[in-house]
Amino acid sequence: MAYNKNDITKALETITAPGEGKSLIESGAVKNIVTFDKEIIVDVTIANPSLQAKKKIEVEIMKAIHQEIDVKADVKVNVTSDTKNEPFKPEKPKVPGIQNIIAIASGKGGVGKSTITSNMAVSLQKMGFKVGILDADVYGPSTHLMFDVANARPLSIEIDGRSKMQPIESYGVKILSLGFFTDANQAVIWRGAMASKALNQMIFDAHWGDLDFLLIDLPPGTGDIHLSIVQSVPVTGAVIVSTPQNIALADAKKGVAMFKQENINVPVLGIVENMSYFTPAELPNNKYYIFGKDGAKNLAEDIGTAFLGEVPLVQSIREAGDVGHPVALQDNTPLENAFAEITKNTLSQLVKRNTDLPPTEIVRITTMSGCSTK
Ligand SMILES: Nc1ncnc2c1ncn2[C@@H]1O[C@H](COP(=O)(O)OP(=O)(O)OP(=O)(O)O)[C@@H](O)[C@H]1O
Repeated sequence: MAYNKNDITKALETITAPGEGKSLIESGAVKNIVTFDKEIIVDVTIANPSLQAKKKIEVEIMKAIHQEIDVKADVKVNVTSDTKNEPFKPEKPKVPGIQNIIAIASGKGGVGKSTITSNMAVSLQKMGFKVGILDADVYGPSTHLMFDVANARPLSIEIDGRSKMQPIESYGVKILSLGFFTDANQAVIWRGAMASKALNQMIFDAHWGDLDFLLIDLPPGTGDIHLSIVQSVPVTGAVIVSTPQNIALADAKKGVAMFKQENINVPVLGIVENMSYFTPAELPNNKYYIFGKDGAKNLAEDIGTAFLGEVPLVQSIREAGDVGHPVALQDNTPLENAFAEITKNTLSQLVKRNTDLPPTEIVRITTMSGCSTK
């Protein structure tokens, strides 16, 4: 004989719908209950799309039915999420005072990740946002050079009886970089654990104050240090930088795949194409596609992520980086506008992400071969 649906409904009234403060029944999350012989099928729709939330609700339903109805019942739970009708509201930021953490990654080295990060930070600052950069490039931090503060050293200040590191401020952007703690003439090998400890201190033992955005300039690649960072901080979203060259695109693809891994699950906001083309001063109407044409645009389309914009290969971008005065500081030039455009596109993807998806979880690495969400 099949089980009684009213009894099952009562059992499910004891479970709270995630993020709603009401029972699964009261919130209308239970869409259907089917019983057949020893089998019970429950269809549930919740607002939180994370795998963790789905798994949790599935286990709670099974437990309630086994406890209240029959320990031998063959229970199947189908959990779907309904983010469109009922957007899941992001909770408070997990790093106090910091609203959004954006990781800038590339896969391949030298494609302009730090250049994009620096100029994006300046564009955000010019738009009126409070911005910080954490340069986590263990192989060659360069933000301190790009902001002309290579010789600065962060001071320690007392905040609420605790000693905190004061980020260095340049052009209205707060900066902490591994470069502040190493001698420019010495090759420092930051091993995973050491780098992770230094980064943790630069995030949690620093006095960032209130920030709308903390941009993290990641090292190239998809290794250890990236895992350390997602382990330490809830990264709101990642921006991938690539040139249109095939070899860079292949690495960018790996970068996207890393963030999308189920156990890392950091939303990719989109791809920026750097060094898209070159226009010589004497031929202002010509575009030379030195590294190939539209490669990153096509990649974004292929993998279903946003294309955030392109930056040409321009000598003054390199010079501005070298003298520590990012080109986005210029007023009303095509380069300033290019970075403003990329920044606006990133912001609109971020707003979309914060409306549609729950906050990113910090990832706890349990073994060398895999990670699990806290
Ligand atoms: N669009 C551009 N036009 C001209 N020069 C550029 C452009 N983008 C970056 N560069 C220059 O290319 C070099 C590498 O750029 P950058 O340091 O930003 O790359 P990266 O990806 O952060 O490198 P790394 O792998 O070392 O972290 C720098 O000298 C920079 O000034």
